[in-house]
Amino acid sequence: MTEPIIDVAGLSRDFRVRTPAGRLRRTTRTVHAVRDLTFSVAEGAAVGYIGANGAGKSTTIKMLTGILVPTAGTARTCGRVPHQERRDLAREIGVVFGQRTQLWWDLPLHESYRALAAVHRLPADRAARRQAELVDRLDLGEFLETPVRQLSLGQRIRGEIAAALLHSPRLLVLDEPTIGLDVLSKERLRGFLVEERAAHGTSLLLTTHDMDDVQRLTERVLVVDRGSMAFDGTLARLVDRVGAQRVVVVDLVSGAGGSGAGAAGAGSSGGVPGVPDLQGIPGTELVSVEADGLRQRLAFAPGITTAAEVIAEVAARATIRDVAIEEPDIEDVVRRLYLSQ
Ligand SMILES: Nc1ncnc2c1ncn2[C@@H]1O[C@H](COP(=O)(O)OP(=O)(O)OP(=O)(O)O)[C@@H](O)[C@H]1O
Repeated sequence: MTEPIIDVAGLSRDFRVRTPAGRLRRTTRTVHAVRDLTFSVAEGAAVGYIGANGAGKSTTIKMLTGILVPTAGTARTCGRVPHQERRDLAREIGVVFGQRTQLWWDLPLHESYRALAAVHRLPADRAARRQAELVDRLDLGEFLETPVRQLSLGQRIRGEIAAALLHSPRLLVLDEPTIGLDVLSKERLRGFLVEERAAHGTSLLLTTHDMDDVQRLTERVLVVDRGSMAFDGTLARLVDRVGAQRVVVVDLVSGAGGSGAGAAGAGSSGGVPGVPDLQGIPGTELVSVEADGLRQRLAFAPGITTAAEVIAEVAARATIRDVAIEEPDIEDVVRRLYLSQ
């Protein structure tokens, strides 16, 4: 078996925080930001690392990338002890902190890439080929001459991702990469990351507050609660475990029934004639009827029925034009998990 790309045992990190106590005195208290974490990630895997604000995600990532020294326990990233071998590790990992930049603020994007290629000691032809590939796939051609500070958030994040991938790292660590991006930019970025991983087998560790990121980009979820591991498994199992609801959104065709339209006791939606409302589908709750009944939203608990069964039931009552699944909110899932501990 090959060595895990991340291997963590009993990893902990405390911070000493001084707080004012009265006018002149200060007391010192210890914040246990990360407590006794043990997990490993196989080479090539994609893992979502989620938790509430202050749960300890960034502190973990900083230890895994060598920025912070653990108080106790061990971490190995790409087989290296991060804080002791930070420079060597930097050649094997790419890191993007959505809220911070690793690019040179006043320099045009391509100058940052040139500097990074030198830092990573990439041969000129390899750097040029890789940069051209990333610029093309991330649509950065227009901005290469633009100083980083003049880029929009979406352009800058794409620029950051290209910078982190320029040296073709084995592991990509993304801390809130889609924060603040509009829906379209998020989707384009996710599409790129899926393709990049498929093409190069890059391992991925991702922190995010966006369930769609987890859904699209990862196959395993770790949930951290006050510094400790609260869950390790698939997203489906997590959602199932906390009983969070998913929602099937169906767009219906007006005037035409499905194979069993009007059957199963479906009533009219009260809107467009011939469009039934979707009350009473087993295991679901009709949460909204919009556009004169042409768009209806059905919530269901994954442990009770499945999206496929719900869609089949809807198709028996009406003609479906389009279907989407809304995943539960990450904050809601995490809150439910914390409450169930
Ligand atoms: N440098 C520091 N000094 C003191 N306390 C810190 C420091 N960095 C983090 N903490 C504390 O450690 C805990 C974990 O913080 P961390 O930033 O790792 O959480 P997070 O899960 O990344 O949160 P968010 O989702 O808000 O980014 C918090 O209580 C935070 O206040």
